[in-house]
Amino acid sequence: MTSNLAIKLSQVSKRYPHFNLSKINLALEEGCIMGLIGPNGAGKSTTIRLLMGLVQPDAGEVSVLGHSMPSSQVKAKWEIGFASEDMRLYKNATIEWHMEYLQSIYPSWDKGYAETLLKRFDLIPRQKIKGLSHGQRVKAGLLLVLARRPKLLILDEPTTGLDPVARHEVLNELMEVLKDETRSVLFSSHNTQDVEQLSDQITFIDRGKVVNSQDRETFLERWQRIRLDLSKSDWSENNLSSSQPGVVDIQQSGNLAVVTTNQFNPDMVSAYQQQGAEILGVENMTLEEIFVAEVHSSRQGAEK
Ligand SMILES: Nc1ncnc2c1ncn2[C@@H]1O[C@H](COP(=O)(O)OP(=O)(O)OP(=O)(O)O)[C@@H](O)[C@H]1O
Repeated sequence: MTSNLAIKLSQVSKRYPHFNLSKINLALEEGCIMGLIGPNGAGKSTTIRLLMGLVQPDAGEVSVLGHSMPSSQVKAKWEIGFASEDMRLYKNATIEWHMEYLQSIYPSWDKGYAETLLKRFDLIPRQKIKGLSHGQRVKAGLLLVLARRPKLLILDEPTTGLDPVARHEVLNELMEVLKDETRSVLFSSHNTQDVEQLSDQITFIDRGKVVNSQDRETFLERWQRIRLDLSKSDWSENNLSSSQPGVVDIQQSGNLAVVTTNQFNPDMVSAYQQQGAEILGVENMTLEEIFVAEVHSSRQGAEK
């Protein structure tokens, strides 16, 4: 049902002269946080601009908090907080001026929370935007969005270019926001650690296509590496790859083999054991390793 989805993209396409965002499907349930991760030029910002109604799709349907975009963008924007690098702030005005301005526009403005964020982000209200460092600017932009208490937050690379301390402040604040289960967040990032830490749902995007979109646990549980000693078995690289579904890579050196699977299930381990293989270990993969493997296999599939 569209009503309890914060975001829904159905078969959305957008063509530029040198880029094609093609038949994107995405769904984010209310109260969840989705990390959108992809290499440079993958189409993350374009997807976000489509969601914000800033770009008109060539095909497909975009719905945000039940509003059809871009036709209902004026209505939808009251409920969406959007922050990106190119956020339009008045360079000659102070942070305080922006806070007062937004407070006069948005009835949902939370004055107490804005004051708390000023302290947490270590910002000086009388400072002009033009005098802020990159990190301070990002934090000021985020404060102005968060204090509106929007139902949906859409953040384009909120942690890019921040030092480790500022990054943690921003990540912690986003985690705080998410304790309120009625709010939803979509954020894009190159940083797999940030995405792994924050997201319930993870979407990989590459070359204008959604490579995979699932909940974090599913990604981390299904992708595993199994280390095998084959000295007492007659497994070879060929029958190892064909014996189980989901085997995406096998590295073999002498009697030792490492099988990477994206459909791990304990029966796989039993099957290898029954045929004489000794299991040396089953290892989790990091989200970064999973992302690289997913993109690699999607590109290989596209080239076939
Ligand atoms: N207005 C536009 N006109 C022409 N091409 C565009 C336009 N906007 C985006 N593109 C192209 O679409 C592609 C995807 O860009 P997008 O900004 O969505 O990528 P991204 O995943 O956000 O990348 P990055 O991580 O580098 O910010 C790029 O090749 C870009 O040049």
